[in-house]
Amino acid sequence: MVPNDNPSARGVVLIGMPGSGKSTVGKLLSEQTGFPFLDTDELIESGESQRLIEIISAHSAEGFRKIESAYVQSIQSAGSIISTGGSVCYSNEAMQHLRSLGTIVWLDVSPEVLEQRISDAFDRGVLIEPGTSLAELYKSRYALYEKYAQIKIDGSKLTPQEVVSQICQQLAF
Ligand SMILES: Nc1ncnc2c1ncn2[C@@H]1O[C@H](COP(=O)(O)OP(=O)(O)OP(=O)(O)O)[C@@H](O)[C@H]1O
Ligand SMILES: O=C(O)C1=C[C@@H](O)[C@@H](O)[C@H](O)C1
Ligand SMILES: [Mg+2]
Repeated sequence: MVPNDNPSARGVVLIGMPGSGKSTVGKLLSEQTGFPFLDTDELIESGESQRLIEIISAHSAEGFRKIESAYVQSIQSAGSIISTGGSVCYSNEAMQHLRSLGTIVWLDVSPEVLEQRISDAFDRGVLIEPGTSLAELYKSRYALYEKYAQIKIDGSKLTPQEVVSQICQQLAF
């Protein structure tokens, strides 16, 4: 994990697997801190005027990763709560940019819990090969999330409010 060497950038960037709660927790954290909220999946959908699944089907998984990276690198809002898409970890450039905008918080949730939360990963637009399980995707992405994270929260047994409380505690908000 990367040390949290940028405390003056008071923003928070949530990363983690699809279904780990980035959007849910991000909105709640924004409401409670008063920091503006930004969801990169929403940014991409509104910028492209298409749903994620349509963008992925038009451009392939590889194309989507490039589009996602470009949108993320265009974000200028330091001091915000930023919920990312689960696949942002594939772009080193995007991750370095996010790091300049705030502390990178990884919501780590076990594949068993993820399975319960999202039964429709493929339909949801997750970059997962048909026939691949969420457990396999989790295993393949684990080292990437770990590499970029400055804070890790084990969210498997926590409610969204408990995750928010842990983030506030660790960042002294
Ligand atoms: N701590 C939690 N406990 C129980 N359910 C949760 C928790 N956090 C999120 N959920 C539920 O899990 C589902 C997925 O959550 P959410 O959309 O926030 O995940 P995400 O990380 O933003 O996923 P994606 O990468 O696809 O955008 C939602 O139905 C949400 O209500
Ligand atoms: O984890 C993933 O592969 C993804 C998660 C979503 O948030 C979207 O960013 C997109 O559907 C890809
Ligand atoms: Mg989300």
